[in-house]
Amino acid sequence: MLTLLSGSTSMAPTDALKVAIPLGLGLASAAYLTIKLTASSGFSTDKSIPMASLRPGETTHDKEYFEDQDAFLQRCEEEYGPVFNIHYMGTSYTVISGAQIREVFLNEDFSSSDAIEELTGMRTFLMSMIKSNREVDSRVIHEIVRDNISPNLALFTPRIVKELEKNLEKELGVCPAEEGGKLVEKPVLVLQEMVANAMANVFVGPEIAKSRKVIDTFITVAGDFGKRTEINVLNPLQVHVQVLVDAATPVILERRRQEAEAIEQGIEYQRPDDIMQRFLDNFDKYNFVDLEDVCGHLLILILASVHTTTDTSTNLLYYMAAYPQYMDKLLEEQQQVLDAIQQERELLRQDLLSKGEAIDADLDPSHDRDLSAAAVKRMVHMDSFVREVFRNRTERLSLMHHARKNIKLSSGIVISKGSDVIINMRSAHQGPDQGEDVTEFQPWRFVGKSKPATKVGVDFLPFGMGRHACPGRFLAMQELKTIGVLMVSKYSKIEVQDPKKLKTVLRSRLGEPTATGLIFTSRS
Ligand code: HEM
Repeated sequence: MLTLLSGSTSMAPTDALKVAIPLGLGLASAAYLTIKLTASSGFSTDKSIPMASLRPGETTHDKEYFEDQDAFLQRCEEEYGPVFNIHYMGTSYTVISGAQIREVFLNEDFSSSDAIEELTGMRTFLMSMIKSNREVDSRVIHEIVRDNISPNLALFTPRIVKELEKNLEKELGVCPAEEGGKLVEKPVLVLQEMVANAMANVFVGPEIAKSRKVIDTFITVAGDFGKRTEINVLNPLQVHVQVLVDAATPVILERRRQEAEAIEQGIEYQRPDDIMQRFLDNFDKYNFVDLEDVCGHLLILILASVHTTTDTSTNLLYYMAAYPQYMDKLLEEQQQVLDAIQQERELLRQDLLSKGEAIDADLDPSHDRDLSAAAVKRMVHMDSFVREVFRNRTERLSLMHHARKNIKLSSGIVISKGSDVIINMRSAHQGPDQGEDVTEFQPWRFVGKSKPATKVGVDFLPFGMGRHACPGRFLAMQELKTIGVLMVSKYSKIEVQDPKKLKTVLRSRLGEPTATGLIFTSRS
């Protein structure tokens, strides 16, 4: 088997500082630009917790960790067991590994939000965008995603697919084999157009998503999140809120006019299906104050979703380039699933016809091979491929939590009030639950194991777990798998511009610029 991932990757700690925090944030994925290096409270004061030894002449573990994350954590686990203290990224943490990780995620006295606030001071900045739901532990954003987005994926999927496909065509298009394919030095730019347009169509609807200013907001808000130091001068997030307000106002007025007209004529008003409309329809339920507040909440959703999904889908393409031998299987699966669905629909049509019943528009043959949510769900090899990308790529130390009380773990170790813990992802993602050869990339590792990439647990933590587990993961996975499917069906080859840089790119961290481009070749 290939072992591209088992070696070390090197990155200077200062570079790493810019990118290491985001996976722990979820909500604020671009804080890599914003880290405030004030020391946080540090590790637990329980004297039974061992301190990891430092290499001669070094005062923190940063260098050893960044030289080879897996080797460092393996050494510590072997020498000290599952819980140990380290000096990392300008602060100190108690590292939690193995089974006790669950105890962190399932205990509300461990707060990831407090840990991030302590490190970056970004809660205030985030709160500056909204007027309601500003309580520290508010669940409103979580509930909004859980109740409005995830259950309606089947409804949103056609427009997601349309936007992904349209923007792929526009940004990348045909890459003729006879011209040696097309080199794209920054594939992230292609993916950000695809993801931003798809998300915009779901969040604010097609009329507002037509505005280039709005799409630019979807793309740039995560980066601008880093400019929070200017909060008192010109808050860049407020500028983005205003862009949304300006674009939304005429559309909302027109929708109101149409609704009033429908009522007057006694016909049913066809409610637009986007998240903004749902916000307006549930204005009181979500305690919104005004349109600015609605747009502020939309901006938080944009912050949580666009950058994370763009970054992960970009990384997915590099894995596809690194492991071309699996592309045929992914294409074959796609064709088999679509063939099967086409046949099933044909049988349904024949059955209806034999009973003399009408065939409704949903069953029209022109939709037989659509990449519907149901079709994408059946693509279990693609799902496993994406899950394996996450398993391999996810930052090894991530998802820090602040202890709000003294908390005794099942091992008897006490995490003292005010201290910070950080999760050892290596122990989770390379543990015994993962099967064999855990340091290798095995894309079909999860096929037939009832472990779709949306299923979080102590063996799979890129979306966190427990009460705060990412509620947007169903949408994210729908988009990631669809992007994978489109790539496989449209391009026969994806190659890395500079193969020497491949190993570094595969283990790049969220938000980190990729060190080399990709060459795409269209299918003939
Ligand atoms: C590849 C894409 C994504 C990744 C890797 C990701 C990752 C995460 C992580 C690690 C968390 C923190 C979980 C925890 O604290 O235990 C989180 C939280 C969150 N994510 Fe995502 N996310 C992604 C996409 C999305 C999308 C598309 C949305 C919205 C549609 C979203 C909305 C949220 C929200 C609202 C939270 C806060 C949940 C809470 O605190 O209760 N995310 N995400």
